[in-house]
Amino acid sequence: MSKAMLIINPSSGKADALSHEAPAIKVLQELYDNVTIRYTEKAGDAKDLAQQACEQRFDALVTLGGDGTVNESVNGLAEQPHQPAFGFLPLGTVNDFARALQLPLDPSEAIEVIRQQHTIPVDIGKVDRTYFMNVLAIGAIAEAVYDVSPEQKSAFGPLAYVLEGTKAFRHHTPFALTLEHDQGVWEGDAYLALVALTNSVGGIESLAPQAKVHDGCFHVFIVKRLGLTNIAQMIPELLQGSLSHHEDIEYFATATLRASTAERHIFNIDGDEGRPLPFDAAVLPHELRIFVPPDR
Ligand SMILES: Nc1ncnc2c1ncn2[C@@H]1O[C@H](COP(=O)(O)OP(=O)(O)OP(=O)(O)O)[C@@H](O)[C@H]1O
Repeated sequence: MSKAMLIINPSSGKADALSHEAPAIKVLQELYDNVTIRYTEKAGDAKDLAQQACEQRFDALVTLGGDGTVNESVNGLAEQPHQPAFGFLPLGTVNDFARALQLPLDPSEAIEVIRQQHTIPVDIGKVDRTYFMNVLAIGAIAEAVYDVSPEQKSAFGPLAYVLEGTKAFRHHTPFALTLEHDQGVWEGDAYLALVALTNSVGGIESLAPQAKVHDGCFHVFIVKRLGLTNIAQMIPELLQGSLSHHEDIEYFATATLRASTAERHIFNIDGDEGRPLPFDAAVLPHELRIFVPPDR
């Protein structure tokens, strides 16, 4: 008897999640003998439910929610002895993980991806006992995103992060950063460091075109100088996918990373507030099995 669990965050996607519930249930009932439906009520519920899906040996877990709910589900699945195949309908503002996996951003098309039952192995990152799918970020610009309110996100979408980041940049100085990685140590002054697992960060899919969801690497970008003139040069390079070649950017790929700063900085983990540095991070290669379009 095959079984699937559907986790729904009713508050996700400007509270639009419930309108996608019936089509998702229909598709899952066509594919699996038993379908269990669970609703989240608060932070942490999606993680607990995903862990239960592992312990009870479900064949598939499908989540309806934004990046926050998907991240919680991933935290419930990671490093469990039995893992269901994982799918999700992207309902958030930015949906970076869906972009990296080349999932349709339209939830009714995304459910068709589950119907096709094609999965690939996907890497995730680990810091302490927390798992992430997209990015760790270090620096005041990264810390500014904690000030983005749900109202700003609803009104401006990903632009809300750019607006807060720009405000932080105006009052900002570089910080002393040390990154110990697989090939050596990078030490210097930086304005921002991004440790990306996928090509899509903050809704911009061209940050790291070289990043693949199962390449076993973090793609590390360090912004060494930042002023109005070089921002004007960096934006087109960012959009063309060649930012790693810019002279004010240091780029390397690594599977493990230890980061420390001279002053107190709090890192950002998939858009949420982490804790003060230092941190040790590692890629968990091929940790999840995720439903993606067969032709991606
Ligand atoms: N029933 C609920 N009501 C309110 N909040 C909830 C409920 N269930 C879970 N949550 C919280 O909602 C958070 C945000 O949800 P999520 O990120 O999935 O949606 P979103 O805010 O629409 O997406 P995005 O952050 O991309 O805009 C979750 O991390 C969780 O803490």
